[in-house]
Amino acid sequence: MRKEDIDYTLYLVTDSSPAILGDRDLNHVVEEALEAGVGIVQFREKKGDTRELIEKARALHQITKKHNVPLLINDRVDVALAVGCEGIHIGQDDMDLATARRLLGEDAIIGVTVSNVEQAIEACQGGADYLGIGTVYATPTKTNTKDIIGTAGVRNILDHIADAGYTTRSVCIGGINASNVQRVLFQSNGIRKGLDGVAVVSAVVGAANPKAAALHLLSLLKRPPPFSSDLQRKSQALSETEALKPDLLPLIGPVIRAVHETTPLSHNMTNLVVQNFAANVALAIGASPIMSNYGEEAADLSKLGGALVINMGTVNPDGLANYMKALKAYNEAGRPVVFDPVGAGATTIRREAVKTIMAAGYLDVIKGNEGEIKTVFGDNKEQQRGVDSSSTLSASDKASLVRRLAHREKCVVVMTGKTDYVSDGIFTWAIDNGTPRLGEVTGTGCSLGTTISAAIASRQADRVTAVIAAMLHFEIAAELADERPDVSGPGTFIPAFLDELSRIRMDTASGNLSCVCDIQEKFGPAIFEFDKVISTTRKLLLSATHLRIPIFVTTQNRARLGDTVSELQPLLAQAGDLVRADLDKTRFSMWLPAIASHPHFSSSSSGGAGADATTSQPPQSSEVAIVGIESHICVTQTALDLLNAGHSVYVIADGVSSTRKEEVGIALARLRQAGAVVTTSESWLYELMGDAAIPEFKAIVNVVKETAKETGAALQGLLGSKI
Ligand SMILES: Cc1ncc(COP(=O)(O)OP(=O)(O)O)c(N)n1
Ligand SMILES: Cc1nc(C(=O)O)sc1CCOP(=O)(O)O
Repeated sequence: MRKEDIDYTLYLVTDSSPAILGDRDLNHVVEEALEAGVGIVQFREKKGDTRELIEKARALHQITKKHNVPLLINDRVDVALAVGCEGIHIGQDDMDLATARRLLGEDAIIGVTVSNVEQAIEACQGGADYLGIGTVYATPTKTNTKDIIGTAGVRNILDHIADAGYTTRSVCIGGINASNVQRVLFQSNGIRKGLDGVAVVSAVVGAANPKAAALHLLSLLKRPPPFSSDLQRKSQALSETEALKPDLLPLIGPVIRAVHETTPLSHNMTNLVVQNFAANVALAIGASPIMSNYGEEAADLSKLGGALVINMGTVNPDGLANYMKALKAYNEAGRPVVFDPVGAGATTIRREAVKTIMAAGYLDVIKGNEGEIKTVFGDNKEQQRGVDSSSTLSASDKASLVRRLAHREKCVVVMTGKTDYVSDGIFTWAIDNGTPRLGEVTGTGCSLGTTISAAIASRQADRVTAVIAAMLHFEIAAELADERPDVSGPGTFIPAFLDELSRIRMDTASGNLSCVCDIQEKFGPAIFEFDKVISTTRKLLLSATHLRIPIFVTTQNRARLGDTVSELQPLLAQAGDLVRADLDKTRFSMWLPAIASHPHFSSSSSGGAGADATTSQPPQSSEVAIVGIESHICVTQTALDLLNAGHSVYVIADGVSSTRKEEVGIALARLRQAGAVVTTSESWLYELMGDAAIPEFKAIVNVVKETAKETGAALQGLLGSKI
């Protein structure tokens, strides 16, 4: 067999010690593993006379030759020469590579154990055929290992040898089994070089059914892990300089809407103090909370399409065992896990708990304050006081730390603080939202984890967008609550915050928006039935305020043509933060970049940038009502741009006009043909409500009644020319 054809995917290393082999026959075990598809075998025997070793190795060689699979001998060049097998594996304390090569010749396969970059470069330089990189995890099979390097250590070695220009085949070894093999491979692979496979001893030799065990390992090795998403893999394929920084803002609204529409399960393993608040936050954002700290339940819960939050707030041995069970269940189900290492650096117990959890499974998001993230990174020399959030790092150091941790763990890392930092290991974002008030009530940090879990459950294929959307939803709601006149302290803040979380969701989810186009003072004398346009717009603004429909306003060249007419100003003031934009423009269309990229407008025209690749959700679109002037210029161009971007457009016929009345009918006919709905203000309002049982019905009917005379006049004055 040519060296380049060797299949390293599953590399079997033997061990005849009773603790591993038990009463099984080694030849039989190896035969079964070969039948399953093991591509290379190493005879590793720490006890026995040379003659005995040679005999055993010869017997094994007969078996491996039948399967056309190379047999290597661990440490012993003499045994390999005596048997005439394909090669050897040597460690750092064994015969040096150059001597082994001289004795065995160029055709022999020689593998070298490496546990750091220097050893790896030296082995590659010296002509090793492959590297055995380890020890990944501590293992009872080999207790005299020197360095436990984890997947981060493997990845570092792979990246460095790739940078040095080597393509030497590589496997990793130490504590690898079916429960972690996919994660080991996923997290070990460097950007420029991946592993060729994994080497195992006990996972096959110690298995009751070695063939089934090897088949299972191979099937896991050959398919992507359930927690890796297309997007994640895509971003790993990009080098940092090649990657284009994605514009996330247009994707935020669709995430909030996706949570509302899919009601994902947010499974929280958290402490009693915050359970109630976190559950209320989950409900406010549209998720379905379950507070269960019992690990056994996770196997069932993980199959319900949600996400898990592990909040280490009150860690104890039972809790830790439960976290591990739940983590395993969610990893196996391919559902996301958010890890909140509360107080990670406060005690030795917590530092150890972090290590145990990190080694036990794959975490999609790690969220913590500066001290916690430093501890998770393994770089916290300071003693954390409780769950304190004091800061010693500069902004750029914080950004660098979250990026390095996210890169190392192949996940999304969030460092909370006055400014939050979020990274997917390639890009890093700073978020300056939120209010100090969040720090005055208990459970806000934990419930941010809950919010993130719901978002990521709904948008697993785009984890970083989901995380940022959740953070913006949470922090902007807090800001809005804090600004409310009825909020005077932490007690009044909590209900207001829950209300604002819910309100943002409802506003975003409704998908109904209104556009007020260029209704300006200077147009007054020139526009046909201008007063009717104003009265219909008043009616719409009043109704939009009751129904909490976001409003977008523009003016054309405000300096020359004046502001939006004074009759509408009190209504815009009353609408308050529902006026999402009030922009001046020179372009005729209202579809300005600031409006097109607003979270309320998804990127539906871009072929699904806002869609979830895993769930194939259709792109999101909004239903937009337009009033204003002039119907054949700015209104027409706005409507066409909105249609083009995939939104539904309602042109309110009793709320649009032009200088010459003849233009109006032609413009509306054209827009109808282009796909817009041409309708009346009253028809649109009743369509919006849908049901007389909605709480806002009475208020809207009052508006309709109060404006009945103006509506009649507007219909008479304007529609005669249009329909
Ligand atoms: C594939 C593979 N990688 C590493 C080792 C460890 O070899 P070594 O460092 O020589 O330690 P011992 O196996 O001799 O205990 C290996 N055997 N195989
Ligand atoms: C043979 C060996 N070498 C190691 C190294 O780190 O170099 S760890 C190891 C034993 C691996 O056994 P298991 O798959 O049962 O954990």
